[in-house]
Amino acid sequence: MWRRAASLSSLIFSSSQPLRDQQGAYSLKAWKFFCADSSKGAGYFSKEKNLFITFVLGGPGSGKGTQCAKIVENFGYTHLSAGELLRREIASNSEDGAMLLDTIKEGKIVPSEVTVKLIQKEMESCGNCKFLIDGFPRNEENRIAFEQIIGAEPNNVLFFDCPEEEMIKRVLSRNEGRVDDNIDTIRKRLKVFAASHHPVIEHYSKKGKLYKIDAIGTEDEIFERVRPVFAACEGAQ
Ligand SMILES: Nc1ncnc2c1ncn2[C@@H]1O[C@H](COP(=O)(O)OP(=O)(O)O)[C@@H](O)[C@H]1O
Ligand SMILES: Nc1ccn([C@@H]2O[C@H](COP(=O)(O)OP(=O)(O)O)[C@@H](O)[C@H]2O)c(=O)n1
Ligand SMILES: [Mg+2]
Repeated sequence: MWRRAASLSSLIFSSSQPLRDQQGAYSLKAWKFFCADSSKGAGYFSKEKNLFITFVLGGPGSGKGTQCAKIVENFGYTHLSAGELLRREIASNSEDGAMLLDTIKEGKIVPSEVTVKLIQKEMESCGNCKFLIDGFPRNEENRIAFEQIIGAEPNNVLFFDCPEEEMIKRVLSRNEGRVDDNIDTIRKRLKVFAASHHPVIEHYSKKGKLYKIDAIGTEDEIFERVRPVFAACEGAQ
């Protein structure tokens, strides 16, 4: 079941989904308690209850990174972009660098263990317990590897729903010097996305964790669709 994030009333207080929204709010209260309780102690990361995780999904150029920056600014999450972690790994001349670069240029998905280990390292070294994990999981293998290695599931999942032509337009004008921001790679990436994202979305939809966001509009308009998801968790409504 999709959870459309079109407006506060239809999203958070939808009569068809009140229970899950209450649970979301309670989850964050529990998180605040455990986070405060364990912030001085060792091994806090391994306690699943300490983490409050949102996966941020959507095709290439759908606006994940742009909206994550706004969520960080407004709600104090730590933003972990899987693609950015992989690019950093390449830049650090790691032994996997050549394989990672080739995979990214081809628009394919890197073996999950590599990506999850990079995410894990960042999560463990970060004092924050609230994470936005952007561009992950991109397929079922990613999803299962995260659950197995990290031992946690996301509390919420955002999915930015954007037409292909708009994604192509945005990626080609992104201008960040990325090796994959070219028409050949973007076409390959869109095929990979079309072939692999549905099972992940369906999985979280069935669990009542999915918020589908219409990604067409200005950046600010889209953030106003995103804001209620996080405001509800903060108990600020
Ligand atoms: N709502 C929007 N309308 C137009 N352009 C956008 C919008 N949101 C983001 N962009 C631009 O589109 C490009 C891709 O956005 P980005 O956040 O990097 O997407 P993603 O992380 O999903 O690939 C960037 O150049 C960004 O500035
Ligand atoms: N979970 C992930 C995320 C990214 N990647 C790789 O990194 C590339 C760039 O990912 P990204 O999230 O930075 O891309 P955008 O969707 O932001 O354009 C992807 O096309 C994949 O090659 C991956 O293999 N596995
Ligand atoms: Mg991005």
